[in-house]
Amino acid sequence: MNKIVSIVGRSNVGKSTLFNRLIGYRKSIVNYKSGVTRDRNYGFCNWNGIEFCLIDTGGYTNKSENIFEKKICEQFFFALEESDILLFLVDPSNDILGIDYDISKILLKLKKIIYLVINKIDLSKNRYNTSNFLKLGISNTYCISSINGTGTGELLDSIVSIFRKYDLNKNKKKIPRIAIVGRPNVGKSTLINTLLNKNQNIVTNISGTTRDSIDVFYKKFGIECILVDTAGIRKKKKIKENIEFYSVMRAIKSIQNSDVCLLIIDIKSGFESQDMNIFKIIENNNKGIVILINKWDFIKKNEKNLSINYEKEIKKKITPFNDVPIFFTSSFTKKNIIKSIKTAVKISFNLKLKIKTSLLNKIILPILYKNPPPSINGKYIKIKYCSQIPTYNPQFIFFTNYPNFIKETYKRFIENKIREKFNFTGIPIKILFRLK
Ligand SMILES: Nc1nc2c(ncn2[C@@H]2O[C@H](COP(=O)(O)OP(=O)(O)OP(=O)(O)O)[C@@H](O)[C@H]2O)c(=O)[nH]1
Ligand SMILES: Nc1nc2c(ncn2[C@@H]2O[C@H](COP(=O)(O)OP(=O)(O)OP(=O)(O)O)[C@@H](O)[C@H]2O)c(=O)[nH]1
Repeated sequence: MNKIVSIVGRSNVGKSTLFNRLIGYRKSIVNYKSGVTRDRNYGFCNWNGIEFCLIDTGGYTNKSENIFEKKICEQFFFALEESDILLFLVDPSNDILGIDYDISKILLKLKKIIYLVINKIDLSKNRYNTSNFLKLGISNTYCISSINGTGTGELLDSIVSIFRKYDLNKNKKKIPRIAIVGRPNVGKSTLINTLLNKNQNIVTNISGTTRDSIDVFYKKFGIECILVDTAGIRKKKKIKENIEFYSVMRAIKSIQNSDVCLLIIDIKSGFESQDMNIFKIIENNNKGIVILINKWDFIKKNEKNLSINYEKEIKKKITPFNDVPIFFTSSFTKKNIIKSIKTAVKISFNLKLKIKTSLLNKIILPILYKNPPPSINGKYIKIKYCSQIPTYNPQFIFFTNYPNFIKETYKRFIENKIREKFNFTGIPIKILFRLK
């Protein structure tokens, strides 16, 4: 399970509106004309501490005469395949149309978890027209209004309850899962081949090389882990269209299936916005990160001091979460390859690090007493005590008299102090404030 949810439905049923409501901000363009959601939209939804990826699959059409519609169709099927849960959105303002039956047939074949989501129930006439939709053959039904939010809380509760069950089972497994992620052509497959010492994957210099998904057990040099690499790319002809979309989908899948990610950057192109997107996805999913600047063998001997500036530049870009190990690697010369994997495994153990409340308070509170948060409107803010909560990744709660008055800069100050005193390198941590 990868925690991917897709919203599916014909044009104009309210997919973008629902997407925007669940994501919490207006990312996609909504228009009263149908077919306005031009391209795949994906974003992250966090409900009661569980984060999942949400995809708006765009207006599915069964008439794919033009290239634009064909492209949407391809991405539609790709998104369905990658998803764990499908929200089939329908609009009771109209009767069930042929295309609704077509979509339900496609979905039922996929053997995924399907929710029939009846939208626009804020319109009174629609409330009496919902039972009709049971004809589509999907019994798991929710009635919602994407415009005013009615019923969306129950829908989200149900989605995250499925993911929560999955997390509980997953946490029982002990072997660290290391994902190899990065933009197309940065050297992910070559790195895996180098580690495994065989030509299991097909490697070419064409972006988006076709190959199968691999999830292999790795045991060498005292390291034990599972290497996660999810190929989301099956047919080359699909790839030409929107390579970044497929590669991001593939990255999301691998990230969610892992504990720690090796984020591969190509030294020739540097750390670009797409790398930053992947970095953020890893961070938002609370996974550990190690950055590999790959293809170091391209660098000539007289340029080798370049690494210092390179590292500085990346740390600046990823600030505030810049306590991340960075290695300069080459799959060709094997430079730093084993070191990177060893570090990733170490980080996976630190992800589970639980600091005793007594120790945490003993070390952190004196620092905060010395450097209290600035008072606001004459109100003196006091941090009384803190504790680490038992979550998948490290999260710390600080109890205070004015939780809402604490600024982002102070939060960051606390995070830095925790990082200074305990080893959370490469791991996203969360600082929360509660009233006491
Ligand atoms: N009354 C009501 N109108 C809604 C609701 N949800 C969406 N709409 C309206 O329905 C229209 C279509 O909404 P969109 O979100 O663009 O629909 P879509 O399914 O993404 O459409 P395509 O981009 O064509 O695929 C817009 O005018 C929305 O304001 C709802 O819950 N209630
Ligand atoms: N010089 C150099 N080239 C490398 C290195 N690692 C990979 N390459 C080359 O980079 C190209 C892409 O490598 P792949 O391993 O297929 O990259 P990928 O990230 O798996 O690519 P996609 O399948 O498109 O996502 C190939 O031509 C490799 O030979 C390296 O360490 N040094």
